[in-house]
Amino acid sequence: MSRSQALQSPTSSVGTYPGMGQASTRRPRLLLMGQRRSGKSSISSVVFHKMPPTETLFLEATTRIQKDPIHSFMDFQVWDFPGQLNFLDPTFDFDHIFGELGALIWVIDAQDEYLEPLSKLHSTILAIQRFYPAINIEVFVHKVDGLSDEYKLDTQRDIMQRTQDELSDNGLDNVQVSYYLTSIYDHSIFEAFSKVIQKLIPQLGTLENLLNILCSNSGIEKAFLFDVLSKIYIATDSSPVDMQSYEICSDYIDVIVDVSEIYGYDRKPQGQISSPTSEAPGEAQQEEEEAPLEASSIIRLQNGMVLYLREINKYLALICLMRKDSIEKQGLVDFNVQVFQNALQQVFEVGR
Ligand SMILES: Nc1nc2c(ncn2[C@@H]2O[C@H](COP(=O)(O)OP(=O)(O)OP(=O)(O)O)[C@@H](O)[C@H]2O)c(=O)[nH]1
Repeated sequence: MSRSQALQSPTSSVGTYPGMGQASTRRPRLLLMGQRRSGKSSISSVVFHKMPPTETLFLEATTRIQKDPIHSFMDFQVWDFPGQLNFLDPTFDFDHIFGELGALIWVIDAQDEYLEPLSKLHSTILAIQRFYPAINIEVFVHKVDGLSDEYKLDTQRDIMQRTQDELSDNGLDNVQVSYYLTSIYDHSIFEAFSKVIQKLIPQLGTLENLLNILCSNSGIEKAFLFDVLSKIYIATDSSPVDMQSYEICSDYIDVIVDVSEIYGYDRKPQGQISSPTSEAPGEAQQEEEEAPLEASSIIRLQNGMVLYLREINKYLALICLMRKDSIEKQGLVDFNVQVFQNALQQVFEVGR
């Protein structure tokens, strides 16, 4: 069984939020563009199809636009463009490519000569800005593994400066372009995608507020709402994200998925999220039979911290990092997480 299939089984048969399904009808589009061999198909395969990074060495060149529908907490599409394609050619249907709200992800190979790809990025921004100003422009300065920290930052700074100069020369000072240092060999590509996707979630502010409230009322130091399949986090509380916390939470998902693959069992699909409080024992038993509880797990780390995971629905998991004295009041944490889960459901129902 493939990893992605397995993800769907043990942790997944709890119902999705109806509102999330509705949001999916908009299907934002992520366009992966950049020079040949810059790593576009590798990024898409590693993030969305769980391909081990070393296997990307055997990927063949993309010859046609690859349209990849991603079904998750929010359905979206990833379009992988062949590097040699000149989509600025007037014969291309510009509206078909850029007409849908989403993000343009421009991948630049930091280990290669980048002036030409950069000038193509500039022409693309100039071409789309006038007609599609709502598209987020995201630049991945990619393949930064193996480069020294100093070189990475210099490259990013140079790319930013050149782009800013070009936009200013063309009177586009206000265009927002975001830059990320990425590699498929570490968590940076997931972190970058998390930020790209978050910008496309209309309810992001509310999700962050809910996570802030959860953290402050439960002694949680950091909380992430993860999309389990891709390991992208769709929201976090407003304390700063440090890479180490993100990595450990992301690795925790792998552990849970691996354990679930071995010891998990198929659960009946569930329309509603179950209530944790049942009064009579008979009632509790009946409820358990009808509606299985969400998966949860706690790991105590050697450094005195605790990792707490709770499955939120078919696609999402909440992962929290807290000190061990906070988990001594586990009943309180469980209760607050349940309240958070119910609030999340309401947020997406309102979105509908
Ligand atoms: N070192 C390193 N190599 C990478 C990284 N990402 C991709 N590669 C390698 O770059 C090469 C090209 O990757 P592809 O994903 O095929 O590139 P592409 O942009 O889709 O290429 P076209 O289909 O020709 O447009 C492969 O050998 C990958 O293993 C990375 O983060 N670091």
